[in-house]
Amino acid sequence: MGRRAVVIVLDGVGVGGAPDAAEFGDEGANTLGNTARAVGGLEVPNLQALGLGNIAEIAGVEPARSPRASHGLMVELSAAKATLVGHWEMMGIISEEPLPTYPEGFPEWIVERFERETGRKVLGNRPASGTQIIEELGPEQERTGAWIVYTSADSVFQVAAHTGVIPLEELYEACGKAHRMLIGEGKILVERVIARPFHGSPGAYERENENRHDYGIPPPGETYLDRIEAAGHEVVAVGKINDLFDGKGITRHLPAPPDDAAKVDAVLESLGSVGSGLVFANLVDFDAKYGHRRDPEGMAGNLRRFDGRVPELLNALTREDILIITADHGNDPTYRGTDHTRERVPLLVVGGGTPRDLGVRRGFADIGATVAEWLGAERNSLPGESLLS
Ligand SMILES: O=P(O)(O)O[C@H]1O[C@H](CO)[C@@H](O)[C@H]1O
Ligand SMILES: [Mn+2]
Ligand SMILES: [Mn+2]
Repeated sequence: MGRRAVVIVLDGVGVGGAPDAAEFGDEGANTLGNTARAVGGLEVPNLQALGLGNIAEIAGVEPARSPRASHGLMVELSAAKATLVGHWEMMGIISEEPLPTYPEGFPEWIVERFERETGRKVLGNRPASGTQIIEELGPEQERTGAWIVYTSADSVFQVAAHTGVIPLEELYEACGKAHRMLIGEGKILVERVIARPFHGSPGAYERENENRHDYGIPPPGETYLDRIEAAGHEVVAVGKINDLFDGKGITRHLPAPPDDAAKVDAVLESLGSVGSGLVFANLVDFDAKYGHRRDPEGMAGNLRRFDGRVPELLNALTREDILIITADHGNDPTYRGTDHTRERVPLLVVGGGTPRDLGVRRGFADIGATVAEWLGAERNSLPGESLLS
């Protein structure tokens, strides 16, 4: 067996302290710190042993005397606090220009064209929380068969549809049309189109997270994923990673299992079969189920559950493997609003040398650089410095 690297992104699990937080209206946001405070201390003994408490003050998480992982923080260079941009930066693409957002909703021409091309009217058309807007407009959708279209502080065109009213296939087809109009015609008007199916009855609607589908933009240039693939390795994507890179540089995609626990299962399973290469996983529940829902108890619970899986992950590693645990942005469940928050992110690196303090890294691309170095893939011209001593 050759060398392998595992990168696990805890979606939205920032640690506060971004130097430019105020520019994003996010002063004081700190997902781990504020969650810990809100619940009277986190219970994450395994992450603590890796050194999570050594990188920031987190209630309940003492600094470890000799942390098992190299540990530090990363400051994002890209001008956005978004999932796609954060993952791209990890793999070597820095986005200097933010993608357009729609705080007043989408312009009329977009709405009209979407209505014309899909044959259904549009409800909503404003920034909203996905669970709130379906509660509000679901009954009207059930009556009229119109789409629920909404956005957020991110550059996203989201279409929610009750699957008892609009068949899933029709929702996907409509999102494909939106994707062509907003991304596929040369001008990038959104970062992603997202299909948001749900079912149930008023007051008790449930989102079908396993049927959510994201239609993104291909990365504008080569990434570390391409370099790793070109070096003859496998690149296994778990969860939404494949969508974020539009399949580029990915050799195997494990379609999004239902929840974070199942995604950790998928990582463990793939470690049983990958000969050499990268396993790149995104655990989205932190963000979608707890961060955006402003649910600190839920966030703390998911951290505890992930922590409980850390020993299995460590046991699955050989001396030829490294494991990196990090995040793509913040999503402080105690903060105002329901959107992402500009924060630094944690960085824990297991394997690849004696554990050390990695300090504060400029940019997320050190992850891609590290993985590329570990796997002997080409690095030149891509940003980032290897974290390996
Ligand atoms: O509120 P929900 O529908 O979960 O949407 C959230 O998920 C989107 C993409 O991950 C974010 O931009 C935010 O709008
Ligand atoms: Mn994210
Ligand atoms: Mn999100």
